[in-house]
Amino acid sequence: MITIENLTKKYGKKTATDHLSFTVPSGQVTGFLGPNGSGKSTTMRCIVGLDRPTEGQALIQGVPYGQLRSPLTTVGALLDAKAFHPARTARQHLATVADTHGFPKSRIDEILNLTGLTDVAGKKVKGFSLGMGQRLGIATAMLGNPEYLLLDEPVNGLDPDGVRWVRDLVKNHARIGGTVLISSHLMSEMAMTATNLVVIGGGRLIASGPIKQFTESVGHSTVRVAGPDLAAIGETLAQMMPTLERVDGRDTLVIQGAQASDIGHALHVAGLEIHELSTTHSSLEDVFMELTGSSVEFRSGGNR
Ligand SMILES: Nc1ncnc2c1ncn2[C@@H]1O[C@H](COP(=O)(O)OP(=O)(O)OP(=O)(O)O)[C@@H](O)[C@H]1O
Repeated sequence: MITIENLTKKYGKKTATDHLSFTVPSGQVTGFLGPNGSGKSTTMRCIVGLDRPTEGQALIQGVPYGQLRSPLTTVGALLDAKAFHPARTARQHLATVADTHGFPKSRIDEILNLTGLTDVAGKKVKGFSLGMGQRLGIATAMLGNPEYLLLDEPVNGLDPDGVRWVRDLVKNHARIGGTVLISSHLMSEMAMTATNLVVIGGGRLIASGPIKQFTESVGHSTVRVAGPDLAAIGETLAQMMPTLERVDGRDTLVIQGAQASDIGHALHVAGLEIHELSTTHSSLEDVFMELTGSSVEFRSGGNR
């Protein structure tokens, strides 16, 4: 488990993270969501000891990164996908990292294969596309076969195949017991990848928990009701549930803020026939926009 406790990081007068607290549970993929500049990279850098918190702490298995007995085989991180020596080949880069950290050489071919880089292993990194660079960054993070993977925007620059590859890779890592913290501003992608979410805005925690909690809460779902006597259904619901917000469609009613079971019961008690009673959950994208709306640092149009 990763534990972020009251983490505050200031760069001069700029507060990048502000008393941030959350946990990253083991054996799961946790999506780390936030608008640009919300403090995701700063948090990740603090976790691996690349930045020193101004206040609070980031702990892995209960200790700071620097106190882990074997940090490089415990945590693998992709924080800057461009941090390679341009004149080295992918294989040379991985061999240098393996040498420096005492990882077995046999792992290099294994990881080249796992990350789909075998065919370009002899190519100089300076000729790599952004997507290939991302793959090499992930390969480097996974070289020590770590339990924890921290990936900062790993799908940036990847084509749809690459995006799916990252998704499968991190899900598989969690399935075999690993722990993944993956940052993104692509909410729809996180909906397909993560089982747990941490949402931050302006350096502060906005919400965290299992992903279902975000999209399936009553506040984030609507219920559609249809029946032969829609006017009577509308009147009944208005009488029995006067606080409901009703949006009249042509042949259905769309109701926000109530559960389908309560609506079904109310209409049953009133003896009304219904032909449709269905719940639609908001997309994670909608929930994210709602949650982070007021904390976006840069908006289109240039307002801050
Ligand atoms: N070294 C630094 N010096 C000064 N300010 C910094 C530094 N690093 C980050 N910041 C500021 O701290 C805030 C948080 O930045 P951070 O990179 O952690 O956010 P982020 O959520 O990762 O954003 P993005 O999605 O754009 O990468 C931003 O306002 C950023 O400008």
